[in-house]
Amino acid sequence: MQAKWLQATTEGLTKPTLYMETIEVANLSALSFFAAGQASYQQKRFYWQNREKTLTLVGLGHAYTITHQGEHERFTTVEQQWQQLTQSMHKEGVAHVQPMLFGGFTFDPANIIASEWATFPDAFFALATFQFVERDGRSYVTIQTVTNAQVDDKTIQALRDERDALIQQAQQQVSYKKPVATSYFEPHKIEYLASIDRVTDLIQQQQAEKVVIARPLALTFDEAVLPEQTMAQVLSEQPNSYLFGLEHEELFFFGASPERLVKVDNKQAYSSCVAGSIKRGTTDEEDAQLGQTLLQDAKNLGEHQYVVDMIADTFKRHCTEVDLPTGPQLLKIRDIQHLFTPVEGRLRNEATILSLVQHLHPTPALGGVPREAAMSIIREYEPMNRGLYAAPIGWLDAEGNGEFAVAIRSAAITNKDAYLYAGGGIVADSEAQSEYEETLVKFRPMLRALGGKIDE
Ligand SMILES: C=C(O[C@H]1C=CC=C(C(=O)O)[C@@H]1O)C(=O)O
Repeated sequence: MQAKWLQATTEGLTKPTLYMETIEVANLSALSFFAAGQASYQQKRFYWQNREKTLTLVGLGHAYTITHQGEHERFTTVEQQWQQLTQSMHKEGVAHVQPMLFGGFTFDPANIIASEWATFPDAFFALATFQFVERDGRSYVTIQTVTNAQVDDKTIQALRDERDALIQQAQQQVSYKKPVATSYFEPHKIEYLASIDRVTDLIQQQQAEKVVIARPLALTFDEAVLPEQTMAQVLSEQPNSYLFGLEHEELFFFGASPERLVKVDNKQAYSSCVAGSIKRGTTDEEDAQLGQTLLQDAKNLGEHQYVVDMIADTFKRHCTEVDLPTGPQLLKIRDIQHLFTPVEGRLRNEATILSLVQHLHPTPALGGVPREAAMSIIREYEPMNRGLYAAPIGWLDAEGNGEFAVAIRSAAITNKDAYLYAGGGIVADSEAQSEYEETLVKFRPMLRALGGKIDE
């Protein structure tokens, strides 16, 4: 068959050009497609599903990656390289399907603690060779390849054959074994408890107003845990969350987060302030009562307000027509309920989704107030490297649309080890023991997915 992709150009192909070919597919499960990539695309896969379940994105293989090391310019590097790549784009097949770049920015490039995140760049984004998108009930598979030369018939045919083989494999029924953790360990528990007391003192001395302190939990397994096993668990266990999974070399980072950092749809921007927590009740009555307690609790309302003020202020600088409700509502997920305030606005001309990510991250729901003071307290007192935990993870397309979640309720797996992460907002009247207990609740979604013990 004659390749229809050949780009007509008088200048020759000196800069990278993105070629894509999209077909619509029926009856293809996103998880099966992800799992079908296990043999040939291991360590180069990703999975994303939004909270509303109207968009699922899976990537297999890397057609193009954008990485950046260091704090400065990581957002603009991704922005510029992505713009450059998508300026030169050639589409075949279903025309409305967009190339979608997926990845994340680490929480704090200045953190140099040796950890499971040692080889993870401060910005890591990938455009998949095989992109699966399910949007509003319709599914598409796109072949994407980036080249400086013209794509020849043979290359295209090989990619089509590979795509068809992946689809065929994904149509076979597979069941996924639930992982079973064989050991459970709370590293740095004593240091964590001491750090909460210390940070509370610092806040009382007015060195900061709020600081989010986190800690890890470590699990081990007798056999290597496969990413598809964990994704299968979160898909069935966490219906009201963003679900994400990202492979990078030996590490698989995944989670089920309730928190949107920012979404842009046709220049309309949305964020959510999520901070302030209480457990779920065992009966409807108790649950409603706990919710009312949370809505009236001064400490939690104070923690929440820092986030609202900061996100609203950032939106006012980058958007017009900012819409903010007068008070928080409840956001209930399986193990916990939060105070939640949605924020909305219209992007100003120069603003983009990545400029919003840059200015919003870290919100006081994950960093603190004032931001720089809180970050240096975190660096000094938190005995871990957060990597992508509490950091922006998500996607953007070539038209300026996209969505980033805050990667909480998350874990990193390397072979037979898993590290789960959870934290909480510390203010002047925080108590170490109740903060510790709150992290136990926040660990639950990942503990359950990984077959760790939970007291339910
Ligand atoms: C830092 C985490 O949660 C944040 C998001 C929602 C509520 C929070 C809180 O109530 O402290 C935290 O700010 C975490 O889950 O690890």
